[in-house]
Amino acid sequence: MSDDPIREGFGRRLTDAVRARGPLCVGIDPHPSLLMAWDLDESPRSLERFSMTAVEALAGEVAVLKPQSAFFEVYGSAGIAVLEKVIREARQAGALVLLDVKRGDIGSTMTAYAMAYLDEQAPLAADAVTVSPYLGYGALAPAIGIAEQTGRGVFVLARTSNPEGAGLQQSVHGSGDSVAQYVVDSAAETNAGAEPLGHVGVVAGATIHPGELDFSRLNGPILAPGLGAQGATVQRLHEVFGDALPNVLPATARDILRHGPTPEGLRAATNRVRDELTQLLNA
Ligand SMILES: O=C(O)c1cc(=O)[nH]c(=O)n1[C@@H]1O[C@H](COP(=O)(O)O)[C@@H](O)[C@H]1O
Repeated sequence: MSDDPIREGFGRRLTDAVRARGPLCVGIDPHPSLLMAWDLDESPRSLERFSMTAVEALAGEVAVLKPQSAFFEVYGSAGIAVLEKVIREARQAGALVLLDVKRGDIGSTMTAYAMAYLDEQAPLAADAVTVSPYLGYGALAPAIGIAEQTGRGVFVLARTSNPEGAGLQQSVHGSGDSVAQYVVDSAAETNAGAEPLGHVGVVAGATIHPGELDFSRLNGPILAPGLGAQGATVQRLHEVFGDALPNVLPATARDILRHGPTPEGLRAATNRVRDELTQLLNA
């Protein structure tokens, strides 16, 4: 990546990347159990070996790589240095990097988070981040604004893939819809009129009930984690997302990473999922 500011909007950049490489998003989650399975110890050096193997194997292949920040933060500043390298080299190899940090705070602090991850000059600048709307969708405005100015994106948690999410996210919001639907509709308002797609995505697990949410006005991407280790299948995506399927980024981490440590193993596992997705999208 050059230091030049990004001139195109995230919706355009994502659409082009998905057209070229397919919609699969692979998570880089260096779980201790995966390090062990790869014969690596729990050290910053092994963290780097693990994550850079994933970057080298996959950053030239998939549209989106999604490093999970917590697995790097565990190692303190040494882990953050590895995360900086992962982001930089994955972007240089042509992948969009969605940094999974799930940040959300009062507006003034949210500006600082946005400067940490979405500003051109930030050492941890990714192409997009995950954000949490628990302090209110409006509190995310600084991140949404800075992302728009810098050609980047945000993915707002709407209906998460974990079983504990349902109670809170399906409860009724003041609008009369579920909280999750309110988040989707709020993102839709921000994205209205953007072409080919707005820069505010939502997160909706591939594990949720079919038809639970109406994405018809969203005009933005949908990150759908939960494939593989959490039990969702590619075949299920059509049931869950219906007509919104072309805007879905199905995401999987452990189910790919367990096929390491060889780059060939990682690529073969990725290609199997990509082939299934191609079949689904062309059906
Ligand atoms: O925002 C996310 O990425 C996310 C949202 C969600 O609803 N569920 C979810 O699993 N994730 C993340 O997606 C990844 C899923 O990993 P696997 O279950 O190994 O595929 C983890 O890094 C989670 O933190």
